[in-house]
Amino acid sequence: MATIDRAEVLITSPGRNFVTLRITTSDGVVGLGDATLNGRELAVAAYLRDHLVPLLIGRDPARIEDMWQYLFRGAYWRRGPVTMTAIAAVDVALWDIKGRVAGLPLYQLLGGRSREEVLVYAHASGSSVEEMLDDVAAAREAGYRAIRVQCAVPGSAGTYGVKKNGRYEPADHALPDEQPWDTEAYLQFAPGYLAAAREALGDGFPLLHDVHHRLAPLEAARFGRSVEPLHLFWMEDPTPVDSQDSFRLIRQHTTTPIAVGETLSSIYDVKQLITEQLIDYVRTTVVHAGGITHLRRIFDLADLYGVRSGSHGASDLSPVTQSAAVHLDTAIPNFGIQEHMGYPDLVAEVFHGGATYAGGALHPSEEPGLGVTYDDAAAARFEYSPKYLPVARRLDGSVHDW
Ligand SMILES: O=NC(=O)[C@@H](O)[C@H](O)[C@H](O)CO
Ligand SMILES: [Co+2]
Repeated sequence: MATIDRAEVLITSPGRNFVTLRITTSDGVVGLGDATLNGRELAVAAYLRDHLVPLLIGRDPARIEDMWQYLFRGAYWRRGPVTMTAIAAVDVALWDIKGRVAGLPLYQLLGGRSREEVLVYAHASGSSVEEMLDDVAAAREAGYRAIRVQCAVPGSAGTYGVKKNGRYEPADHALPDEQPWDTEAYLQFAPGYLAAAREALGDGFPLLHDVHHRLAPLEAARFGRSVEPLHLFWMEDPTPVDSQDSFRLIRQHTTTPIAVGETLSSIYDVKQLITEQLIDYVRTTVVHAGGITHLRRIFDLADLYGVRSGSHGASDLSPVTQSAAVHLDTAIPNFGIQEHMGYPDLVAEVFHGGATYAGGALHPSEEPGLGVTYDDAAAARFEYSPKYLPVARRLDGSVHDW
């Protein structure tokens, strides 16, 4: 029986920071797992290097479920994004190894193909409505068949989701950038620019919007109702999800579909949202929600309640996660849509292979396992430096949800 011989925590920064776990078996088979937690990367790197790697050496890489239970229950201190991202990295690396040993692309081990393609949505944004509409047109030109639209709100300088020089990278400061936020200005302004985007795209085109945790529950209900005539594909994170109850209030007032989950890391964090049908799409991801083993449990629970997947897929989730996500998206019955932002050009120098983009969809690699390889020589050229996500403050100076 092969055993886990080596487990390396690899940190690199090709245009942005990534943490990767590489597991090598006694047979020389290599598996990769993404361990990137934007703005808190080194916490996961330390959890892996100092606490999990010593437990992995000598264990059987084929026992994926047993490893997951061992790491989840054996920690005693359960759940949370750091723990679940570290467990995810081990889990995905072991699934990668299993695929390589079997000589099969991962989706074949997850039940085989349920769909011909994985529909993705692009980001379009602007510091003005005109700029946003140009970006919407560019996304359509690039073949995207679903588009998320964000626009700067006058008076809120750092509005969430607005690209700078053609890319959106929120973790771009050595210390948190403090950005002003004016909820009433957003509630007055956003429905108008979303209506302009709907006008440009025409009815029926999947139009998404990320509220990004900014509204109180009743404000979110008001927002959802104000955009109802636009038939959004979804409004995302309309209110902070610390209290899942909040979504009952929103649900009572609006039929605008709701997507939640990118900040959540276990089935327990989404259980009420799913079983009370408070959401329509669950956005939990392979890298932050315990890996493939746990995420497929979340999607199976969601399927019982008519909730579909809509996984987070920002560029701070590495190509390892993107590949694993597309393998899972290809196989599950209740796939909804997959976020796709693409990566800075330098990323392809470190991460080779994985899912490919074509015609508004992502396609899984047909190579064994995930189909991703990691180039150490290239990675060594990109020095890590801490980068923080912004902090939002209301106009009175108090901290708000970013
Ligand atoms: O829907 N996508 C998002 O909300 C992302 O842009 C998140 O703010 C970043 O991934 C945080 O690192
Ligand atoms: Co989001």
